[in-house]
Amino acid sequence: MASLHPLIGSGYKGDPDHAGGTLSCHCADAPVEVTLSSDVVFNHACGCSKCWKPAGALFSVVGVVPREKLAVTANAAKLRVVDRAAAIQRNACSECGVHLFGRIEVDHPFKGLDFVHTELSPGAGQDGWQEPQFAAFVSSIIEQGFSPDRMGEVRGALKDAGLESYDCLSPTLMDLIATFTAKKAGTFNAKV
Ligand SMILES: N[C@@H](CCC(=O)N[C@@H](CSCO)C(=O)NCC(=O)O)C(=O)O
Ligand SMILES: [Zn+2]
Ligand SMILES: [Zn+2]
Repeated sequence: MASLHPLIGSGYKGDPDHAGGTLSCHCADAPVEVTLSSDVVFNHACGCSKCWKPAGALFSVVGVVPREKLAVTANAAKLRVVDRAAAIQRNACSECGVHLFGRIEVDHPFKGLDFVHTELSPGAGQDGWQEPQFAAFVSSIIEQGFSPDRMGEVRGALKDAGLESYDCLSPTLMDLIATFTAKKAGTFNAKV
């Protein structure tokens, strides 16, 4: 089977006191660098077609930080938004294609959070950053050509790595999304 992701199944555990650090794109010359002044939360494997994945991996690993905790600290001129129509505006390096951060500018439950990939750190994501907590959008890998017949194998490997599989986001995140939607609709806690 293709690799799930280098950060999945390695047994790595993050440092709960991790204070952040730098993430850099893959350019040998003038890499784009972002500096995070906090650890990520909700770090997760994502099988969706939009999140950046390292070569050969079936999943991305992506977490969030408050946007005010992220600063572009080198070569910002190389950044381009991948898809302006998407809720998450993924800022990628125009030379190597790596996504440095995804920002939400529209009204959205996760507005104010930036999506980042800790494996872009000097220690490839194993230098204190929160380890992946769950696997999201697992069935989405089928949309990218993976055989549906082999999904048992993938979900089994995720389970062996300690990750629960979901075909959307985790229950906690889905509850946050539904709470946001109910508040907008005026139905929040209407029937306790
Ligand atoms: N089957 C689709 C799913 C794409 C999708 O909805 N992705 C989620 C999760 S990304 C990180 O967890 C999402 O919120 N996307 C919003 C966006 O990308 O703007 C597919 O695979 O493409
Ligand atoms: Zn680059
Ligand atoms: Zn995704």
